[in-house]
Amino acid sequence: MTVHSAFADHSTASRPSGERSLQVAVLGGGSFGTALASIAATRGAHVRQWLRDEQLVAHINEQHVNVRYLPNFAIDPSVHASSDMAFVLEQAELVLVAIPSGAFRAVVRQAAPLIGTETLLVSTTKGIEAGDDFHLMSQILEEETVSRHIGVLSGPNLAAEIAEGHLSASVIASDDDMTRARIQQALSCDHFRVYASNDRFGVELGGALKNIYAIAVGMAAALGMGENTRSMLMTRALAEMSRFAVARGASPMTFLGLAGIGDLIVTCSSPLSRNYRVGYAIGEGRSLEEAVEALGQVAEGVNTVHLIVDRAQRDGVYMPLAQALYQVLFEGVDPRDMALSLMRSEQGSDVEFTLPREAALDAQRRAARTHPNDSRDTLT
Ligand SMILES: NC(=O)C1=CN([C@@H]2O[C@H](COP(=O)(O)OP(=O)(O)OC[C@H]3O[C@@H](n4cnc5c(N)ncnc54)[C@H](O)[C@@H]3O)[C@@H](O)[C@H]2O)C=CC1
Ligand SMILES: O=C(CO)COP(=O)(O)O
Repeated sequence: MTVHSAFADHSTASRPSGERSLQVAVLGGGSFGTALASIAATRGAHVRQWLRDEQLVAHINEQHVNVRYLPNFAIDPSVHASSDMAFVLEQAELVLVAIPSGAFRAVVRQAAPLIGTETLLVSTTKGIEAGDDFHLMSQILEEETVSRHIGVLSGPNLAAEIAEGHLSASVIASDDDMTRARIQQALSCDHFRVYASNDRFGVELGGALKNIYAIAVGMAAALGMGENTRSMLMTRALAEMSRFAVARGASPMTFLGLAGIGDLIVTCSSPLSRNYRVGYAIGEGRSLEEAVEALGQVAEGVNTVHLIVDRAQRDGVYMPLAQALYQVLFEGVDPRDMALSLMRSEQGSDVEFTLPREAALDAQRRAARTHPNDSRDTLT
């Protein structure tokens, strides 16, 4: 097995001198948690990483490799893994939570008694909590802990590429300017940049929503789509994502940034994305269960899609692509039939923040009344 040392190669160039070391805790032993732990360590922080699997703990501490999630990459040797939550959180000033959404609340609840009001607490998880309440991960952090410094880290961040040292960037979103600045200091290095945002929900929704469209694009890729098709899907996905997020109080401008279009591009283009891979496998003819099992990791979009569709229906937000994906994944609709039906549906506005969707539809309906022979069957 070849183990690249991208993390270690960048360490000396990035390590600040003469500063007191920041105490960082990473909750989660998956690929993103491991990549972030290593980056923080290369920046000179004292890093402890919490994971459940004792064997993996021993392997990380002895061999400095996460054999399960990032087998080909050397972790900064100063990262100390442990299955003891109290040890990991002891004196932690910054806690990064990289736990899938399904287990996020339970893990945060376990950590909560050890988290103080001044602890910087950042979610890196791109998902939505199951249930009727539509809780984002940062809302769980707010509910379960006393921390006054909550943030969200999200962006085009395939963990394997970060581990390889590919130049990458992310967004730290928080209402609190000190939280933003301290995370920028703690995580930026020669191959990783961190930009700031004050639109926490927008950034968080960008990360959660793009997963479902990555499944759709993966599926379309397996069905032999062209590049025009990919571009149309991604751009209309962005329209849906921003429409949904704006209805929940986010800024549409956030979707022009790394956590919006940036993350959408990478996840809809790379076979390294787990969501894309699940979609691709379904496009090749596998069932959802087979695709998820073959992946062996969490593709958050599979769990997110019904939560989004349900919430959009309740809030009256038009989400045809998400709705279509839901029907393909869970109601047995054939993806080719679904694509045809989408192509025949009403044609609204390109950018709704300049031409409102209803204005474009009204004009079409008026035109259909004036020139009935030219109109599409499906126009109402
Ligand atoms: N992998 C990637 O490229 C990126 C992932 N993310 C997000 O980060 C989050 C974490 O993803 P990954 O690090 O890839 O790992 P992952 O999603 O594969 O698993 C994370 C870790 O959580 C642990 N875990 C699962 N259930 C648990 C439970 N009940 N109690 C305790 N630990 C549990 C797993 O054992 C694993 O160590 C995801 O929500 C993902 O959307 C964000 C950016 C990039
Ligand atoms: O969020 C990611 C890249 O930014 C990773 O996407 P997946 O969860 O689909 O692997």
